[in-house]
Amino acid sequence: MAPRHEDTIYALSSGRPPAGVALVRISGAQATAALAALTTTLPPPRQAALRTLRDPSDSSILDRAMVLRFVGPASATGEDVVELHLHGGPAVVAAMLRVLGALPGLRLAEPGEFTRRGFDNGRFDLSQSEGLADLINAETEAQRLLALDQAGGRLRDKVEGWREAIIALRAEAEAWLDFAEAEDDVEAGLASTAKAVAAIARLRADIAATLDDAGRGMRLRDGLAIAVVGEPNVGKSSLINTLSRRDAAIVSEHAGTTRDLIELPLVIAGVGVTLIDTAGLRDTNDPVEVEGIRRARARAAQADLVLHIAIAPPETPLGQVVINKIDRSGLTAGVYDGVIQVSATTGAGIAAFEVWLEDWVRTAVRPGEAVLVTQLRHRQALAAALDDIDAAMATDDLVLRAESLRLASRALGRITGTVGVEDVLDAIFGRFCIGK
Ligand SMILES: Nc1nc2c(ncn2[C@@H]2O[C@H](COP(=O)(O)OP(=O)(O)OP(=O)(O)O)[C@@H](O)[C@H]2O)c(=O)[nH]1
Repeated sequence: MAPRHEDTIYALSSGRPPAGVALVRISGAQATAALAALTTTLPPPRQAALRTLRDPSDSSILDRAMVLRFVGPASATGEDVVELHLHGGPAVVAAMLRVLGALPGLRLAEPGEFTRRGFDNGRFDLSQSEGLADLINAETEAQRLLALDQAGGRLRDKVEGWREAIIALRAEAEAWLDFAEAEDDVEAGLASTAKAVAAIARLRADIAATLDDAGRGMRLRDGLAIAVVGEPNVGKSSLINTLSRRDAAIVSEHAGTTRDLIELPLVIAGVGVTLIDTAGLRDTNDPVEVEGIRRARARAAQADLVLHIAIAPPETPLGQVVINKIDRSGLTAGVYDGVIQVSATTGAGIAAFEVWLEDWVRTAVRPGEAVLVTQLRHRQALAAALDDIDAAMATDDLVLRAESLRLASRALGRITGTVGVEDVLDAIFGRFCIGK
């Protein structure tokens, strides 16, 4: 792919002013010239220096700032990069961006364009770019750790290792093809086939094991869903409010108050969790309530955990049973025989309930334990590679085997971005903000 990088780009890379410091980055062939236009002497590369920055059109002072420059390809984008660490006032930043925009060959960067250039210039692969996007968007501890791993290249290293092994196997199949044609040595050909199939089987097992963990990785990244179901008026909304320590779900003594889904994000054991308050599951003719109940059932069916709230043990538990309103029934607070007994009103049993939830999250996703696959895109590519590998193993025909192996290495190449990813690039880099 030919990089389309004639322009030098600039943007505010730090958060919205006012702030203590604002970081403006410039990347491209004109980056050093831009810095030279703003100040009298260029600092040596990679050395922070204090400089007075002036508008070249009238020499008026813009700011006194720390400046840094990097010489490509050893920079974040692979191009020459200049960093201006300005005072973080809105007017300081606005004046600097205005002046930069007036310099020849400079334009404001598009969202994710710095990272895209780093990718195009081979500073990191696509999976690492996605890791960077995830790192910037990480809100929970689990997301942060996953993203750091991915941005650091753990998935890339693994996938590249597989891809190289597949390419070697394919080369072997092709070599045998030539040899067999020339020598007609059936025995040697068969022995080689057996060895190759064993090697492919080992590779397959490794990829399959990684893919097996993909559900956990995706849950760590995207969060877990907990549906809260139960008859009207049992205190579902009250319990959700207690757990989330806010007044998000409407509580009232009228049965059927919650008619639609209310979703509340929470962090449990460092993992993002969405609590879904569902409409009470009762027989009703109210069309709005009927629709609410239908959605509740559908969402509950997809949730990672269903909490079935009741006042007395239900005949058919729909998930983990939580008995509420024990202040009325006189039951003991806590977890007994796998049933959680609480009172949303008095708070009795809530601490034990929270401990139970933390244990459940830890068992479900084992946060902190390594996992490689966190995104559907990666999962699909791995699954496609497995299909191709299976096809390679199923045939004795060396031509077909070599072709299936070629397809498998292509599928893996989509993860790292070495092949056929033009269709996803805009979507991936568009997730970044301007300045990244
Ligand atoms: N005594 C007592 N009352 C409670 C408790 N929890 C909730 N309530 C009351 O029960 C009523 C119903 O509570 P909600 O939280 O709205 O119940 P819900 O299950 O969400 O109800 P729907 O929205 O109709 O499905 C309210 O009046 C609450 O104050 C509890 O632990 N003890």
